[in-house]
Amino acid sequence: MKEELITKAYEIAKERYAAVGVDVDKAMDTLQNISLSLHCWQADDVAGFESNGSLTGGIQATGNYPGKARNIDEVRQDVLKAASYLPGTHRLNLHEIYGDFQGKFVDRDQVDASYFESWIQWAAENNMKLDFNSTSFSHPKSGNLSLANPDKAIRDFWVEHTIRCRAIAEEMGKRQNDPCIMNVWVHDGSKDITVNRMQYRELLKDSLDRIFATEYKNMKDCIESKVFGIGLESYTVGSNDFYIGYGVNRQKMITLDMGHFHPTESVADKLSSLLLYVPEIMLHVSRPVRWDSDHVTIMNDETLDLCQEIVRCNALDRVHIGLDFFDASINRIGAYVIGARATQKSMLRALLEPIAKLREYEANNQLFERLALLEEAKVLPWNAVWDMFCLKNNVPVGEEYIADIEKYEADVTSKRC
Ligand SMILES: C[C@H](O)[C@H](O)[C@@H](O)C(=O)CO
Ligand SMILES: [Mn+2]
Repeated sequence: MKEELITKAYEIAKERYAAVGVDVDKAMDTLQNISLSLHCWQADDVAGFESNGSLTGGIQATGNYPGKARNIDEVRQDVLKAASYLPGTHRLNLHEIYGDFQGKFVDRDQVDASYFESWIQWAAENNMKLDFNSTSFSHPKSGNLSLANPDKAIRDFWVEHTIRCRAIAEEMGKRQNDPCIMNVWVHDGSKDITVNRMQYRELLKDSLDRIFATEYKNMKDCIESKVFGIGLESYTVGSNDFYIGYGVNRQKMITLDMGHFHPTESVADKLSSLLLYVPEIMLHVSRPVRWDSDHVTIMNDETLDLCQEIVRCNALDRVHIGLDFFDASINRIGAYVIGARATQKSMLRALLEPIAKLREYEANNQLFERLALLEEAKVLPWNAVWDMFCLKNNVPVGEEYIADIEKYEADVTSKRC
């Protein structure tokens, strides 16, 4: 019966969209091939498996909701559980501190691909491809400066770490027969006024050049800027200008994190400019609330605008969509599912936009008509297409997953102490 209703609503939606020149089946086929890169760190509040030290580097996971994953098996179990509620096939984005260290302390300048062998196998078994991140935070040598540290020994330590991470990403990419995207984000900055802005940026540039000296075939680099970290409010070495300059000059992928810009800046607006100058873009889809708070992504204007711009720029093959939020105040599997499905819904809405008609109006200077259709497009029955997409993919339709996640909490995560 439910299936019948979903099908009926879908058929009506199909006709309605056809009237404005949109092919819903084509939109669903396109969405089927868009993989999100799920961030492993939502499962355990960015703790990782290295030590029990606290989270540093100007980032914070706030909240104390019970049941977070405590070890590699639990992270894997929770990620698979979350992925089971998502239509399509998705990737997993690992941070270096999530290596399979088997209880041994492996310092960051000693890590190698052997500590990720079980991840590579697990990912293949579960039809997930891997992405990767070096980790410069939550370590005794993190301090306020890592790759931009004037102390050569500390700087060399982090250069070595990041070089090793690239080799790990290369191995992941080779084994999965698809490039592993490796993100470099460092927290480097200053709490108070610095009189050495230039010096730190020169050092960061030099460190990056050393790190990227080796050319690889199976991994791709991306570099992520930020406005400021907590405790590092006055200056960020890796600012947006710094990384755009570096990325354009060295043809590296730029990572745009939605929480890493001034609150009134539009991240969506940046895509069309950057795509003219860098080969590809990585997104960290997030929801900043007043600051880079990493709230769970929802289908708000920012997420919709971003997805619309990817589609309007015809850049689905050049923009990679990663998630980056870590809310420790609600059920963590639920957080994954809400954020990932919100991103997919936004992408579907973008794919269903009557873009040909809108562009025709714009070309003819029919500006009332353009604005009217933009408004009316907001209430076209995209949700009927989404329900059909979920049904086809054999994942819960609508709010059905809520009870299921509650059950997983009762049976599994609530038993973790
Ligand atoms: C844990 C990640 O590296 C981190 O979220 C980074 O991508 C970031 O956005 C820091 O604010
Ligand atoms: Mn990020």
